[in-house]
Amino acid sequence: MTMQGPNDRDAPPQDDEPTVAFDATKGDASRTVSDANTHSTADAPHSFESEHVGDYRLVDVIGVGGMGIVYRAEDPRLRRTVALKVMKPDVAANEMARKRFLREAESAARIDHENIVTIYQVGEYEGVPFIAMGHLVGESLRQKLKREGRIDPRVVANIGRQVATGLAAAHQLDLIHRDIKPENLWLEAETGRVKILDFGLARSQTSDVRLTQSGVVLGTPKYMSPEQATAKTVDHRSDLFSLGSVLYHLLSGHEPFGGTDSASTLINVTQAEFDPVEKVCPHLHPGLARIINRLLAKHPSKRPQTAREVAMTLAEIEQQLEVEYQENARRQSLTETAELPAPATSSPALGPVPINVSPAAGKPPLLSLVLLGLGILLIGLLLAAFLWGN
Ligand SMILES: Nc1ncnc2c1ncn2[C@@H]1O[C@H](COP(=O)(O)OP(=O)(O)OP(=O)(O)O)[C@@H](O)[C@H]1O
Repeated sequence: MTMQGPNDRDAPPQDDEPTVAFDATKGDASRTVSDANTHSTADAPHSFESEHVGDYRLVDVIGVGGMGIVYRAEDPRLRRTVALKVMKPDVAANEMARKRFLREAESAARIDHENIVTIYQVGEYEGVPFIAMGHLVGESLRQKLKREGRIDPRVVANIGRQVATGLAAAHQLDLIHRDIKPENLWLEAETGRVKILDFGLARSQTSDVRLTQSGVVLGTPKYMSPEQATAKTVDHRSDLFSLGSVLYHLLSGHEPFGGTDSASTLINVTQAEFDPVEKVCPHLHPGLARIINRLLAKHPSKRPQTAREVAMTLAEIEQQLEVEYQENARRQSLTETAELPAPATSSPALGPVPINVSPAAGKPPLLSLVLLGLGILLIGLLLAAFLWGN
């Protein structure tokens, strides 16, 4: 049986932020490598001879990205479900893109960290490269943003700390991600763990930098660092800028640098000032506001210098926000207990018992006592007159 591509299947709709290639030397946003294929479900189908890619049995399409199609697949030997990213054949025809795809796999496979998706195998099948990786259950931060609009600062500090921890592990191996964005950050459903996905643009800081030196900018404009947007040499601090952009978006519901199209966004990223995060999120923890604003500094030297430092700062803030949250929850529950009505003595169906607010409630009124006294006196007088008459 022939395995069809996403246009023949129920691939989920893709409306996330695309990775583009922007030719900085031409000054336009002409999309090159990945854009022609990004998120389209109308691409030429894969037509493998069977429902297998290598040893993996394809189950269904999870999603379509710029470079490849991600399938849910089964590894029959280990009896586990994997996410199999198979490069689109037309993209594979481009030697540079093929190298980039394989570089993604090789880069990511070197990292063994709980905040980065695990790569099981990298291979080629019928001339098409593929990556078998851990199958994640949960949702991307893009999906969470779509559902919630803005995310609670306590959760944002936690997410930020986890991403920074994963980045620190990658940076230690001289790997830069280059495309940190909500689509590439996954929230695992059961554990709440964040996993960084798609080291598609990652590469060693010391090897092959031709892609950037050619004047072609790779990445996602809305979260891209100014140095990346101007095709300058980037280092690990570029990922920190992108992390700052993502955290800003999670808190405020919008990116720090918007634009009507890729070109205007890139201009804004490089030239415009953003609204400080505390301005768009009043009452924000000052420490959280400070680190996000610092991450978004135009010049890398003005940002926090390492992902480890960012992770440590966010861990402290997370702890403070957690204490504050617990304290508020405790106060709230005390208030609720105090506001609870006294236990009902009659059936609640009868409605609330009217409360007597008179201060003399329960005591005989003075006027009644006087009248009673006068009555007794009158009876006494009448009785005396009667006895005297007889
Ligand atoms: N390991 C995984 N487990 C579960 N789902 C995954 C996994 N990797 C990717 N996906 C899903 O497949 C979709 C496509 O992923 P892919 O990395 O190819 O593209 P992208 O990041 O959305 O776009 P681009 O490559 O253009 O940046 C993702 O949006 C995600 O929903």
